[in-house]
Amino acid sequence: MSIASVAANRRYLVPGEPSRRTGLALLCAVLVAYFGISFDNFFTVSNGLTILMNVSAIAIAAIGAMFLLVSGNVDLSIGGQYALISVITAQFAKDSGNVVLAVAVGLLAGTVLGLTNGLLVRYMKISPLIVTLGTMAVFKGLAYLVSEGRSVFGFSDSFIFLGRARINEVPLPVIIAAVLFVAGGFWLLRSRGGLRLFAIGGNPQAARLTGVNVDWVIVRLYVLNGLLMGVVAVLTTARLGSGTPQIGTSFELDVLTAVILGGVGFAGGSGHPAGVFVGVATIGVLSSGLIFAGLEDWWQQISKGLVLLLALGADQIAEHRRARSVRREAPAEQGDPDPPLELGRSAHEERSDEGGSNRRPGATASGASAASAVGGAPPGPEVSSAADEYGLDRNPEHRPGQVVLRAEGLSRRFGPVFALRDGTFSVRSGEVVCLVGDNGAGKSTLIKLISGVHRPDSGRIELDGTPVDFHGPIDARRAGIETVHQDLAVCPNLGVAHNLILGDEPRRRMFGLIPVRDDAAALARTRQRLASLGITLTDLNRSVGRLSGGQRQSVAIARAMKDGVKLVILDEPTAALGVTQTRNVLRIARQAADNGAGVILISHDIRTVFAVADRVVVLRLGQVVYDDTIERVTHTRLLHLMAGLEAPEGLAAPEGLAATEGTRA
Ligand SMILES: Nc1ncnc2c1ncn2[C@@H]1O[C@H](COP(=O)(O)OP(=O)(O)OP(=O)(O)O)[C@@H](O)[C@H]1O
Repeated sequence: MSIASVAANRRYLVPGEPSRRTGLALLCAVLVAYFGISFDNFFTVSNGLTILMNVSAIAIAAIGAMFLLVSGNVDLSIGGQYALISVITAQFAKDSGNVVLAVAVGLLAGTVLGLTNGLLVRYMKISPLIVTLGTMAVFKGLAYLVSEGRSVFGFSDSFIFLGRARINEVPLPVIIAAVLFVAGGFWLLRSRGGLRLFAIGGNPQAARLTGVNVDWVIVRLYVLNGLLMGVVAVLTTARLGSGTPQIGTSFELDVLTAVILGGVGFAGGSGHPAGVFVGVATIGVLSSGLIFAGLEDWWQQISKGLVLLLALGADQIAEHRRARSVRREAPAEQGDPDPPLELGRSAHEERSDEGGSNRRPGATASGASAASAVGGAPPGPEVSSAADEYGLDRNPEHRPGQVVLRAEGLSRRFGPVFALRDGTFSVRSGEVVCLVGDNGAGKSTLIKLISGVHRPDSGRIELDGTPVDFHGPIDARRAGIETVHQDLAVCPNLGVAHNLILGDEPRRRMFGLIPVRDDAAALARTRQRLASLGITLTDLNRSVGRLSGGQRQSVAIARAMKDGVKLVILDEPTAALGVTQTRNVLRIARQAADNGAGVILISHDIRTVFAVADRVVVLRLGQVVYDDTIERVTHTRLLHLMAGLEAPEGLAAPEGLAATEGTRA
């Protein structure tokens, strides 16, 4: 069975690039064998349970660390949290004698510390490494302050029971750790939220543009991490029978070593709970073996530090291997067409061909020069050659419908820069409107206002005649506006299907109860969407980072072309594409319009504009300076309008550039 057919038949897709570090399980097995042979009592049930007991704290903390690393974040303060929560919980357990209150206070303290980290990372907008390095010192210092540097003990038996209870000989903390680890791993792999963590780790900007509330997700992750540290601290304090500010020393080292050793990339966007489980087990076996060997504490520190460096080195090597294989796999950008993902012809096109040519009138005219096209004459030779080059067919029956979007008086400043001034224009259903203008003219700003990325300082947007006020891209997407941004907004570490559903993931209830991501529905949706656009590709789980630029572009566009979309915005979709790829992208844009959507397409390429546009809107220095049907403008005049060589009606020509197209011609 080929890889492609395996992918096609899969019901469940693993998010993120697979780990390329296969040596870890082997290392763990070698360590177990070595210690087992070297020490008589190593292979005993009681030592196994001791190892499990010792790693239960690391396993619980590893869940939070794994989530954070997958999303491209990190928390170095967990050791400090451990100590501070431990002494706070111990103080409450001692003073009140109430188990429930002590546990609640411990969990609450963890939540508050996690929230503090989350808000600091969110609002300070500096590296989480630095932020949590700072809070680590603060939390550790506070632990000494609260406990006055002493251990706190004298708990009720019921509190101590919490940490020492056994069920069928298995310690309660081990059972709690196992349940939390399985639940956390399941959530990461199978839920909508888990997929979004991988997306944020792969490309946070793309995740944001597809409607994921990245900041809020990150804050919640830190809160969860703090809560998990609350669980760790409460269980350990109860088991030890005391809370002490010394607890948690180098705990972050153990946890991060286990997680990175387990294949979670430090750069974010990759990892698997099974790998982390092996990483945690390796640290447990290593610690136990070093104790059996009778090594002093500092030797243990040195060994673990070296293992962390080894894991980071392996991470770097894996990253290089990944980058090398991406370079090897991605088809050459110039190679037309793109193998193996190939943009074919849509059903509509096939039908059109059967019915004879339906090329737009004038598209095949030839012979006239650019100069002869001056003055608003029908499209000249450059128009026809572009249409010929891209070979776009049109449905002659098709007419633009109702106004789907109306932007009125939109303005937006960035500090002193007036990016957009009083932008007014509209788009009808079934119409392709090309937005053109020089660099910095305000095109991207205009579409970011329409797609909810920015909010206008003034002006209004109407969708289907109703005023709308978007607070983020997700609002715009919900209202029926889909955007393909200039920087593509795809997550390179996610597969084609996961990229296509991101922000709108189908869900189902497992056993009628647990909400999970419905990957079977995602695959079906992806196949159907690609087929309707005439795009053929073999492996829907192939990481988008391994596709060529043209292929990535088609995935981003396919995501936008969902059923019921009212407005599709394409920001420079053909930049850096070859002729075949450009033709395919333009064909899809045309097809979206034929299906009834309004389409806004930004382009710097005049040939593209004349090949696909029904209407053209020119922006210059943040202002709309031209808005008319494509038949009423010539190639040369459009260039002049864009360059500011021709003054728009009612506006003064830029100084020294007052020549009109006519005079130049
Ligand atoms: N987030 C921002 N912060 C500050 N200035 C911005 C921001 N976004 C845009 N601008 C400024 O607003 C102006 C218009 O930028 P915009 O990106 O909309 O132009 P554009 O027509 O899309 O240009 P290009 O064709 O080069 O992409 C530019 O001067 C730009 O520097």
